[in-house]
Amino acid sequence: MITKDSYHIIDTLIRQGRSFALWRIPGNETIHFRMQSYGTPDLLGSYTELNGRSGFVIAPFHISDKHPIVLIQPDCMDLPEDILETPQDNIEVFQQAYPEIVSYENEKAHYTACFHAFQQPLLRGIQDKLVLSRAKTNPKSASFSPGKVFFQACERYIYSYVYLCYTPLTGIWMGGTPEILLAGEGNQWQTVALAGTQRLKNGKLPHAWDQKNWQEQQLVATYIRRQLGTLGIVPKEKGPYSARAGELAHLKSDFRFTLPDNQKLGDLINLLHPTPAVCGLPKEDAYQFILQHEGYDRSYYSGFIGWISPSGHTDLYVNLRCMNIHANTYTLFAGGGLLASSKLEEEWNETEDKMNTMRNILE
Ligand SMILES: C=C(O[C@@H]1C=C(C(=O)O)C=C[C@H]1O)C(=O)O
Repeated sequence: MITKDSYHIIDTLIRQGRSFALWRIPGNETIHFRMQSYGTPDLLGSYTELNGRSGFVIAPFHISDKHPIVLIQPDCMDLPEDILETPQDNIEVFQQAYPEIVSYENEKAHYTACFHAFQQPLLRGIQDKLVLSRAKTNPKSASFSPGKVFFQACERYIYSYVYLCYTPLTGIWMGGTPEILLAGEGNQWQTVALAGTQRLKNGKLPHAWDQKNWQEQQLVATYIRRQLGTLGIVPKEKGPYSARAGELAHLKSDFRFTLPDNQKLGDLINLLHPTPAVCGLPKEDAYQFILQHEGYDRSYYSGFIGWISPSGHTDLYVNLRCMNIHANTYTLFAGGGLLASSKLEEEWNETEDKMNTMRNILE
């Protein structure tokens, strides 16, 4: 069994440059571990290449040579009981390989300029929704332990999917995300439409939602219905209802369905990802708009992570409430859906609240 005392083993695996993932499913105490000790993870250039494949996948928002889809092909299913640290285990090796993501010195000014740029197509009715996000890089203390932070996140976020993933190509990613992209097995599959955000009220789920949040979530739900429909899938739908994500609440609809061919999960992912929960509508224009106007590289934030196995169990989540850990710094990421009616201060505060998911466990 993996317990929080194992944090130093996890930290050593990172220093040794091993490709591995640890994750914990919402509402479940088991911590899963998979490591590829031989060879290097597969690099894929399209979602459809995931058809028939299994392993732990980390996929970016925008596939490029710098950020390919990385598929860990594990040959080791148990966390080593103990591990020998050698003088070669050198943090500087990975320090050079992963230049940190530099955030804007005056972040609020950059966000404000982006907000106004994003509002143009929304106000003109060219776009219905656009997700604007940002990154914030902070110095990290010398004693920072990714292993320890992972176990803290598991304890604190029981309703989220908590993961830690390291590969030499992606660097260290960790998060506690509330959003399923695709999960299931056999003839029981599931996705969600998750959007709309507010803080918990006295630690409890709020049940009243304003029109902007409803509309934002409805756009995602309609999109999912339509995309599934193109495969002839008519899902069973539940919601929208209020769902918890750390200190925040979202509106959520569940979609349950069977698949015509479980070996074609890549085709379905290609249809769904990126959903308007992280991109926008109409999808393709929103995607291009974000790449051109957001002003930074989302990297693996708002991509997806998780275990994929067409003949076993699959648990893929949207990579939100996450951070990328570098040698001396860590970078937090967060975004929110903008509609024509969005207000700058509210949206900015929402990104702060979302970043707090990871920030709160570092304090
Ligand atoms: C984009 C993020 O979250 C997404 C956007 C939401 C919104 O706009 O209200 C809510 C949940 C997520 O689908 C994020 O956490 O960075």
